[in-house]
Amino acid sequence: MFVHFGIKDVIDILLVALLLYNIYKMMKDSGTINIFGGIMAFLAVWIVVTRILDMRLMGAIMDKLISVGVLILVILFQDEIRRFLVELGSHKRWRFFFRLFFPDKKDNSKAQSYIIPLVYACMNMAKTKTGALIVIQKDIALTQYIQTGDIINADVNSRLIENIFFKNSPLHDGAMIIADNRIVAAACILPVSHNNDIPKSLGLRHRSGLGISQESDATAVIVSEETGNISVARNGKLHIKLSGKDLENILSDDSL
Ligand SMILES: Nc1ncnc2c1ncn2[C@@H]1O[C@H](COP(=O)(O)OP(=O)(O)OP(=O)(O)O)[C@@H](O)[C@H]1O
Repeated sequence: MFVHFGIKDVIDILLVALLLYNIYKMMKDSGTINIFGGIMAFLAVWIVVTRILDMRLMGAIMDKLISVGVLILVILFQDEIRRFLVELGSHKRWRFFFRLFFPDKKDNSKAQSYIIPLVYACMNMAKTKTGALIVIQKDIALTQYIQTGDIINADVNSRLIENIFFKNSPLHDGAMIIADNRIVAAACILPVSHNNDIPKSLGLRHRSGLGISQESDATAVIVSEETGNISVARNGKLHIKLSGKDLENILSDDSL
């Protein structure tokens, strides 16, 4: 039998491969890779049962499970799906195209004014091994996490950051949230990541920094109380043992 195989089919296969790879990556980052394995195994059995063996009864049951399964997956992965859609629609992703038609003459220095005080505070806290967890909000509002803490609403200032995380300060536990160049809140409770790939030596401070970067597009900066190391969690990935310069570069890149 002659099967016509054109350029459209190659593009089709490439797009499916890209989709599967991105779903795999998203699940790996959020620590739900076993679910991906389970889905793939279920799909393989479904294809064998319905297409190859042509078992009608079993096929009908599995068809029903698949239609309900899509709904279950949407509920299970609502945070990941939300993050994917926000990333897709994020102005950063499309900025290149916009710039081609509307060159950006806006001054970026105001948008980045929190970076230097933040980096300076983190370097000082690293030296004194003062534990800190600072989240920088981007396109996704962190209102539900801000509400768990105490509202500060102050300009970003390195001495204020150090003061808040000072060991005996009443607000030192939990996370500080920065949005629109302001310290919005402190002592906020973040979602904890269940990712198994991060080193066992890292505890809840690092896991909750990673957690917020998985559930939103925010970037979290963590200073370890144990080692004084500076880490950054963004896009569901943890970058550890960073220098002050690395931190500045990552935050500058983020705010472009
Ligand atoms: N869900 C959470 N949201 C915000 N902050 C949290 C959360 N869980 C723990 N923390 C913060 O992390 C601190 C505990 O850190 P822990 O020692 O478990 O983490 P760690 O990653 O090993 O960090 P370190 O290297 O600083 O010890 C708590 O005192 C609290 O300030």
